[in-house]
Amino acid sequence: MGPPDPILGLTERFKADTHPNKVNLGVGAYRDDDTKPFILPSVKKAEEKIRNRNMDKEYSTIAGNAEFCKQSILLALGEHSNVIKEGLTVTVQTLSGTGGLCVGGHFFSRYFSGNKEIYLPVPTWGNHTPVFTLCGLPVKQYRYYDPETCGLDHKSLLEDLCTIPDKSIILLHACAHNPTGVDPKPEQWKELAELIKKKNHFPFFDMAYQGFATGSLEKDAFGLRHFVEEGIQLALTQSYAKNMGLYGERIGAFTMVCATKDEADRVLSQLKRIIRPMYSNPPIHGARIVCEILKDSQLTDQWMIDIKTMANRIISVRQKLVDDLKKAGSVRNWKHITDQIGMFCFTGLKPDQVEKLINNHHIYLTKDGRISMAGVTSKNVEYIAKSIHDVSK
Ligand SMILES: Cc1ncc(COP(=O)(O)O)c(CN[C@@H](CCC(=O)O)C(=O)O)c1O
Repeated sequence: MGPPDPILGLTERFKADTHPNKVNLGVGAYRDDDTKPFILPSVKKAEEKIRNRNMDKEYSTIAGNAEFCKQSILLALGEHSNVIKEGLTVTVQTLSGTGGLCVGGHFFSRYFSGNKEIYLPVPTWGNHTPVFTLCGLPVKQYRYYDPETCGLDHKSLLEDLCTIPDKSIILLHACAHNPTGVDPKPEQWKELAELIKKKNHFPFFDMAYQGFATGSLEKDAFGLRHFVEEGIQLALTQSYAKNMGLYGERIGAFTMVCATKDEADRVLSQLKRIIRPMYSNPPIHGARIVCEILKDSQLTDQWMIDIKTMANRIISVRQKLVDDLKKAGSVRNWKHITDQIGMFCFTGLKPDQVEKLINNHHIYLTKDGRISMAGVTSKNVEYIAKSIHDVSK
């Protein structure tokens, strides 16, 4: 019998718990202040428009919805991006972010001419290692997070990227690092780009939260866009699970920034040879919703409001949690809860404290002490604070 998934398995435990005060701080899925899933108003309007078109249900193409792919890379790199204008980017629709990582991992495993190992930050999203292992890419690590400061260990990060073999594949979280909520500052992204260029590493950006971290699509894509502007070739996966709330639609994209138009054409041909036997072609509905929103300026404006609604609620509960921890009598420094950004907070709680939160307080979080701030609401924040204080005093 295989072990339950560290993240999705928690949801099953939560669902099976009958305690009236149970709280799910496990899966990174946005909830409103009533802990209900949130269907964005922009998505509802887009679906209404699609419904009224009575569209067919024919197969998509292997590479997916072409307009969706075009809109996705424009969203990521901006409408003035030169690499897009010069035809150096190739984008395929994927089964959300996980699917993009998998397609990209298989591509690197088959065709990368450099050091065929992928370096992941410590810590990283729990599914990164299983995905790349499935792709046949050996996984290595680079230091990223400093538990002493609850911040970025920039010195060690640069040291590691300097000492690993040249032309290695470096996975980078574009924004809202999971699980730490700690991102490089713009100046630190610039230093990273300089070193990666010097070492001829190949960056693989995982952008699962564009817009969700700061509420700004541009700010959240700063590191990615800087790397492209510096002429660094890279790979990118995007997910619309969180920033459009399209979790179950499984809609995402994989992009390779190539050296020439001819290389882009050849890369596309190989990506299609990976996708066809994997799942043949992607689902149509999520792509249509994303196209509807990104092509209609009124819907795009509404989406920006929706993104800010989600981002701002999370920012406000971060402050409430720190305030309530103080009220509960905690004398620990919880400043990192408000310093960190995006969906998650890396609390610093140890596995035994996590187990007490689950078993004694029915509050579910991952073993590494990560909490999904989306599960914190104005109604349960006091209970969560008292419980965290109880296990950490
Ligand atoms: C950094 C990162 N990359 C990719 C993904 C994959 O997202 P897709 O749904 O495939 O687009 C996630 C989702 N991580 C969340 C959601 C639950 C999960 O799949 O683990 C999490 O960490 O709770 C992520 O955090």
